[in-house]
Amino acid sequence: MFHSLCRAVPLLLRRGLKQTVVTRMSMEKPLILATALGTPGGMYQCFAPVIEKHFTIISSEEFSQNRERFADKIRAIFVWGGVLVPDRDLLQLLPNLEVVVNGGVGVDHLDIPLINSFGVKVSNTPNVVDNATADMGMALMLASARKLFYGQNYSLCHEEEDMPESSMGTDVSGATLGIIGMGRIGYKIAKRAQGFEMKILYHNRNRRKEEEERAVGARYCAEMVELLRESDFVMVVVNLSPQTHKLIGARELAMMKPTATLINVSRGLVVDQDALVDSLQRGVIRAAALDVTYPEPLPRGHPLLALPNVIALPHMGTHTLETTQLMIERMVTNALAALNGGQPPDEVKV
Ligand SMILES: O=C(O)[C@H](O)CO
Repeated sequence: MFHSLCRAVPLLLRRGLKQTVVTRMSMEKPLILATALGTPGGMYQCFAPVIEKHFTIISSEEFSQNRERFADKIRAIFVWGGVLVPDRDLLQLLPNLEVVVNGGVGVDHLDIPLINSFGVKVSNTPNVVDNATADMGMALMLASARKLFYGQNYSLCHEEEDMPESSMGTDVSGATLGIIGMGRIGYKIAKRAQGFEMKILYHNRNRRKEEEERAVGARYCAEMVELLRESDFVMVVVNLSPQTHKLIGARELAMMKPTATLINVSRGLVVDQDALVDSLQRGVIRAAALDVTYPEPLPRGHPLLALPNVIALPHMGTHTLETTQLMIERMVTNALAALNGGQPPDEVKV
């Protein structure tokens, strides 16, 4: 399905997306405000037809050019990460807004009490993101441990030189993985790590049931320090909240083994980035592999990008065609439920 959608992109582009707003509005489908969908070349544009089955999309660009025309017609906002986050000004402007549907499970960028205070519901897309995010955690661990990017770079640029001793990786199989945050995604990471014959430790607010621990061979660490001291790879998978803000700082990094690697697939702000730079520069830990940072992407010249023992991605945990398709379908389901007067199946309440 998504392949055929993506094949439709050139056609959409040929139409020049001059497909006027008037034409789209005349379809008499509820109007939703979404970014990256109505824009030629926008990342999610090939998925626009999934949404357009039920809604008329207005892009944030179109909206900003003609706010008066659309403001009272918009009934839902589709939000991706930190883009188009509804603040008080936007909420005040949209009297008929009923729901903010977020693509992704993390809603730390949304002020839910504020949005709810306007009588507007909020939903996210749990479950459908779990596999892709868990895969990303494993990919980062393997890429860092086995120095994949070094190898790629060597193939591209250093064909004549011998590979130095520092090009040696470290084994993942049989090593100890410490998972901080054993929710759905953390548990899926544990399942995958079991296939690599890893010893698995985890730290979580709530201990998992004994049979769940046994199924993946995981040992609970009531104190995070125990996990930090024993793990070869520390994988951070918690939600960002006031309790987890800079959960991993200089103190925690200093507790890790000098041969250990920090992997973060949650949110950048869970790790104190300055402390991480310092620890990596001083060899307090071996390496870091980050899907998430602050900001995203890191600006050119950021000290993390200068370190050979760092992988820093611009937040790509769910960035696959299949998972994005599932997320968008789920966003549509949530929006339809809200606009039909019901409760979105993935409504987020605080
Ligand atoms: O929150 C999530 O599910 C991912 O980080 C995508 O934003």
